[in-house]
Amino acid sequence: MSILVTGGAGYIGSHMVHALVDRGESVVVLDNLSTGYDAVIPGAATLVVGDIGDGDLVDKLIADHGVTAVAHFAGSIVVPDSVTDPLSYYENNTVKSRSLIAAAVRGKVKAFLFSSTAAVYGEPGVDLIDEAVPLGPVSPYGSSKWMTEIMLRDSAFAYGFRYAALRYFNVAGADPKGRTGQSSKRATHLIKIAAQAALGQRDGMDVFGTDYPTPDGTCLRDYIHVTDLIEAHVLALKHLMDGGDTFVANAGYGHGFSVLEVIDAVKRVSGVNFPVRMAPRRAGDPPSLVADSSRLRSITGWQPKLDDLDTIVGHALSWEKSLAGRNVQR
Ligand SMILES: NC(=O)c1ccc[n+]([C@@H]2O[C@H](COP(=O)([O-])OP(=O)(O)OC[C@H]3O[C@@H](n4cnc5c(N)ncnc54)[C@H](O)[C@@H]3O)[C@@H](O)[C@H]2O)c1
Ligand SMILES: O=c1ccn([C@@H]2O[C@H](COP(=O)(O)OP(=O)(O)O[C@H]3O[C@H](CO)[C@@H](O)[C@H](O)[C@H]3O)[C@@H](O)[C@H]2O)c(=O)[nH]1
Repeated sequence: MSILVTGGAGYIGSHMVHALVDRGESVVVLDNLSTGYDAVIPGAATLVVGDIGDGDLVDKLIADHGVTAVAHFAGSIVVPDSVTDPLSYYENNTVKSRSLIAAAVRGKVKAFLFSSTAAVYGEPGVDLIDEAVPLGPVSPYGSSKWMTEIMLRDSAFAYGFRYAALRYFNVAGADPKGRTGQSSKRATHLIKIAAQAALGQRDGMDVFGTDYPTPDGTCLRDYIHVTDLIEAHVLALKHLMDGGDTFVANAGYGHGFSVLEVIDAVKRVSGVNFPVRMAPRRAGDPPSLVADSSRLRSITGWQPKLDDLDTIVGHALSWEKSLAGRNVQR
């Protein structure tokens, strides 16, 4: 009996692979290494380099490894890229997820975890977002994920399989043990970019938009430590494998930080005062995304342990420093 982790060579998926291996689970990773790195996968997990859209390959993996659960992290994740090239996002995130779900149904997989996103809410205009807030993505990325949620909902009803879709808010930080972190060659995430600026790897950084309707004019986001997010996945998987019902839930801490507050934290923790330039808005950015995660807590018993911006930033900085000395491309 194994757990199939798609996108397990990527940032968040690799943390899941470590967490499962730490718990003695048998893990198979399916990743096309488009943005992921095999070096972050622990030796105890099996890596299959391939595409989630390859139905024959997934059928074979499920049969050969006795896969009983799928944790589906693979996807394309850059919001502004989805605005300029929406069809590639619908292809990789929606069309290929449909193929993967079909294989999971054929293979009689018991539980399916899906990486959804706060981007499904668009610009909800409320301080705290719960799951009753109407969905209305403002980027093709958010739409591509919403469509996958719909396919899961309808498939669960029709074919009787169970899933949990976790809507992540802004995932940040790195494994406190330093085994993995965000390794993508092309950094776009705020904390990673600020960490690179602090380490002198880039000539300062830009703040995208200073005229938002927020206290300091920059966007508010709910930054959740990747280790806490993965703990939520482990609990969600247990819930489903124990016969618990399908659910969709937000994953965040319930408080937001502005872009300027995050940059201040990176300066404070690193002790480096790097240059920061005020720049125009970036396409597809909602002003504020902060989670009400009561549902996740009540269904799974989730209790975050690393809810502290300086801790998140500290782990991100440590990972960024260690990247240069590792066999992991940046
Ligand atoms: N990073 C965040 O803040 C955030 C927030 C909300 C949701 N998510 C979701 O979490 C998931 C993981 O994101 P991440 O930050 O780890 O990104 P990532 O780019 O580091 O990881 C994605 C992984 O999927 C692989 N992949 C992509 N397309 C594939 C395909 N067709 N077949 C096989 N492998 C493929 C990549 O090689 C990579 O290893 C994504 O689905 C993303 O949409 C991320
Ligand atoms: O150099 C930078 C990078 C980012 N930002 C801003 O920082 C905020 C956060 O941006 P980023 O870290 O790129 O994350 P998001 O665009 O909020 O998206 C992340 O968080 C979403 C959930 O909230 C997920 O759906 C996405 O996959 C994930 O990339 C936004 O206001 C950006 O405009 C800057 O000002 N300068």
